[in-house]
Amino acid sequence: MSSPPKVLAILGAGAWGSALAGLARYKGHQVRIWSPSLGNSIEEVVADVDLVLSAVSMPGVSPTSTQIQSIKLKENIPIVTATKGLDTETTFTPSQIWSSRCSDHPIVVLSGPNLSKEIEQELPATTVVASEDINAAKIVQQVFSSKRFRVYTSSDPVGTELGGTLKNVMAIAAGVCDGLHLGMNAKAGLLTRALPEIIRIGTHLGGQTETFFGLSGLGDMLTTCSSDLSRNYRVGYGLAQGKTLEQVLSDLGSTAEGVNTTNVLIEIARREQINVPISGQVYRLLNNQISPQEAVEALMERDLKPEFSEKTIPPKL
Ligand SMILES: NC(=O)C1=CN([C@@H]2O[C@H](COP(=O)(O)OP(=O)(O)OC[C@H]3O[C@@H](n4cnc5c(N)ncnc54)[C@H](O)[C@@H]3O)[C@@H](O)[C@H]2O)C=CC1
Ligand SMILES: O=C(CO)COP(=O)(O)O
Repeated sequence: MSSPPKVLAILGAGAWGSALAGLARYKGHQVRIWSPSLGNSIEEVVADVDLVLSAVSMPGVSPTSTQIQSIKLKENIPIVTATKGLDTETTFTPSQIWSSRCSDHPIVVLSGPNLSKEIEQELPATTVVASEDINAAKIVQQVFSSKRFRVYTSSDPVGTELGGTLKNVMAIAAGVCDGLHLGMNAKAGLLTRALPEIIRIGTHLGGQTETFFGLSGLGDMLTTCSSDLSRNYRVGYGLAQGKTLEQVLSDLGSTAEGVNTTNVLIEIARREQINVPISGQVYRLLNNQISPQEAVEALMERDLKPEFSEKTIPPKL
């Protein structure tokens, strides 16, 4: 069963907004794109649309949702958020910000292993659409599902977006690991230990454990930590080659959310007393407190402990 063509507004004309616009057009939907760089009117773009999707980077979420809050959208249409980041001011996730501004509309998170360059190349990919309003998630599933893009639903929006957000920190660590040529044993060790760290933070912040084992968690971590198409991975790789963060970001010329996410995450971890060894070393590295080699040594020389304990992973598992 396929949904009849709809009119979509996509906010954000960057790599991800453009790739999602391509997927929607492939399904026969009409797509209007808004971005500050296009200089068009957001009111005109969202007028009478059937769905609004935000793919702005994290600094754009608060100002864009504030603008949408003051515009009368069609009643009850879903607002989809595809941003992977944490807000510097409030430490909130994008869906929490959208929910606080647009409470009359169901908020749906779209997140998964979705490198935009591969999607632009029309390679097959999977994703998750998650909402407390499962009917809204099903509508979004119908809108984007195609033979190129398989979309699953979930009722855990916060867990779904935290998987995609927190793996960006681990992608920086994975880039360091590969940039230092530490080998596959080290990489497997890093990624395997990264998952319980993501789960520890993600469940503390309200996500469900099982969500982090799915496409938006483990799936996105595997993609992002193994591909040099990932900007966050390239940040870590560049730092391992001895470049400064400024140099790496200027070479990138595009968004690497993991840098800001690491800083916000460490603020949360300190406030909430969450143990985040890998993210802690990424934070020190990004903030010029240690070298990549020292970060590796610090992780290898931590206090010895059992692999699994109640603190490592929630006891339900
Ligand atoms: N590129 C990718 O492969 C994927 C990216 N994402 C996420 O999507 C988000 C956007 O990523 P990209 O499109 O790759 O980044 P990008 O750097 O290519 O584009 C960012 C977009 O955000 C807009 N923006 C930035 N600040 C703004 C502000 N203050 N007000 C309004 N708009 C603003 C820019 O105009 C631009 O359209 C990020 O959170 C990223 O983690 C998620 C999945 C895949
Ligand atoms: O989220 C992504 C893939 O799912 C994109 O990763 P980067 O932002 O690191 O390029």
